Amino acid sequence: MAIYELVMHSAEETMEFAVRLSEQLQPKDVIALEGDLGAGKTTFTKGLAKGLGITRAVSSPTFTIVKEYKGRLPLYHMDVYRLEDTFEDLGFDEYFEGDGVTVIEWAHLIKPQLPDELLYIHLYHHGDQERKMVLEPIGKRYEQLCKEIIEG
Ligand SMILES: Nc1ncnc2c1ncn2[C@@H]1O[C@H](COP(=O)(O)OP(=O)(O)OP(=O)(O)O)[C@@H](O)[C@H]1O
Repeated sequence: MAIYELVMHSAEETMEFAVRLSEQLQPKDVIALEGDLGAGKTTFTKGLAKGLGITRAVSSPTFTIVKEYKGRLPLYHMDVYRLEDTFEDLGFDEYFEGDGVTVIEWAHLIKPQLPDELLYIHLYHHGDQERKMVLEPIGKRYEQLCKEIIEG
């Protein structure tokens, strides 16, 4: 199983990478975003939104768990950090199996509810302006997706 490690040298580079990824995304794709505070999860999601042609400003869905944006494909942006009961079934499947792309921040908190196949993206602080990005594709679809983006 391939794992890819990349260095993003600036917030712009992280955004641009997300734009490039967004161009390959299809309905029902699921991305689990992990990273400490300030690691760049929101920056990355803004890039995805931009690439999906979403013009509304994207902010973390702190009080709503899920925010939905309309674009070339809908984007379902979830932040499950403040879920009180992470085992409660809030109907996440409807998003995962819907017409759009799902991005989940703090996804490990709802691990039992995640789909079997998805793309994990971990962001790590790596100096002031740098972030280490680790891509871990689970399943053939996501392995292929990473190959296309990284190896061209
Ligand atoms: N290489 C980089 N990639 C992404 N962001 C970077 C990078 N270098 C610096 N930054 C800055 O780090 C900050 C990342 O903040 P962001 O809100 O995206 O993080 P977050 O993971 O969503 O944090 P939180 O969990 O607190 O919402 C931004 O101010 C961004 O400009």
